Amino acid sequence: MLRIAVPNKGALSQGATDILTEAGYRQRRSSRDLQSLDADNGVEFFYLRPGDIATYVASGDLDLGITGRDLAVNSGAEVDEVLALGFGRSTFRYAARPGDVDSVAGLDGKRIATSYPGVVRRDLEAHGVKTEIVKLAGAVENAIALGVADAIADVVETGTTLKQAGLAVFGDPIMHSEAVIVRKTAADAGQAPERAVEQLLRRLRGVLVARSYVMLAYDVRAELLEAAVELTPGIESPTVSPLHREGWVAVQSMTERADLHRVMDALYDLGARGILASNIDASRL
Ligand SMILES: Nc1ncnc2c1ncn2[C@@H]1O[C@H](COP(=O)(O)OP(=O)(O)OP(=O)(O)O)[C@@H](O)[C@H]1O
Ligand SMILES: O=P(O)(O)OC[C@H]1O[C@H](OP(=O)(O)OP(=O)(O)O)[C@H](O)[C@@H]1O
Ligand SMILES: [Mg+2]
Repeated sequence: MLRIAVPNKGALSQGATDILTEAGYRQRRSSRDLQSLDADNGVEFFYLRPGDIATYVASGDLDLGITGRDLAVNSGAEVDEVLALGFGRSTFRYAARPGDVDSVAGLDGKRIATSYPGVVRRDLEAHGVKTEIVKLAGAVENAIALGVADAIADVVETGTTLKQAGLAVFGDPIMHSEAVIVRKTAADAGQAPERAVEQLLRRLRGVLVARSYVMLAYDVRAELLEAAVELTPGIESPTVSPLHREGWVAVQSMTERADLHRVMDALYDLGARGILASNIDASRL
């Protein structure tokens, strides 16, 4: 039985449940369930606080976990990131009142509030700056107005919270984060059922591909095929089939969703017609 840690609540919880469901795993029925069993797939899920997940995985009690890259680094637990999942994206940044502190060097001798002391300590050490870290559980944007700190370091997604607190970011982003799958560092092959781990990762990669690509199909005159295929090279190579109509071929190719409309316009301008894009429901590459 493969044992997997999943965030029980918070910013990563819904995204984690969605991607596992899309990959064909049965998820818990109620948000209060702390464990659930998918006997058909031989997987047991444990719903845990996202900040604790790397610790459970590093201890070897659980085989894999879904957590945030920033949370995994913050925990200091000995885990490796084995797959980035493309949701729960954020940056981790320093912020202060404009004019108060505007560089990392300027933090020397000051107090900085954060819920991620592990991430902040690592970054301050790299900058050689001595700063007192004030650990708070959340809502750290309030710490400056309330006089507990001179600056903060926190998760920024849209920047709305910082703006409302009258704070401005400074310095480079400390890190870019997203949801990731973590595994114990140097996990020995005998430990987790390796085939089951590989199958789960293959399924999740399949979901990521299905989400980021569409299947593009179009008809084009045979003499324009090379130019058309340059626009739609696909992942391996496009499928080309003859059309009943003399001198024309049909092409099928996987295309990145982000490029879709640019590519469709370019194909049309080239002379391709009957250009259809369809979603991919699942994939194994
Ligand atoms: N808008 C956001 N707010 C908070 N975390 C976010 C956001 N967007 C992405 N994330 C990511 O989600 C993870 C934090 O999740 P969560 O908010 O559940 O943790 P937490 O703040 O420790 O929990 P809680 O807020 O319930 O105390 C981090 O990896 C963070 O980068
Ligand atoms: O850039 P934004 O889109 O405004 O999002 C970032 C904010 O969201 C998170 O808070 P959360 O809701 O997790 O509350 P918390 O501070 O209590 O953890 C994070 O700590 C920031 O405060
Ligand atoms: Mg939070």
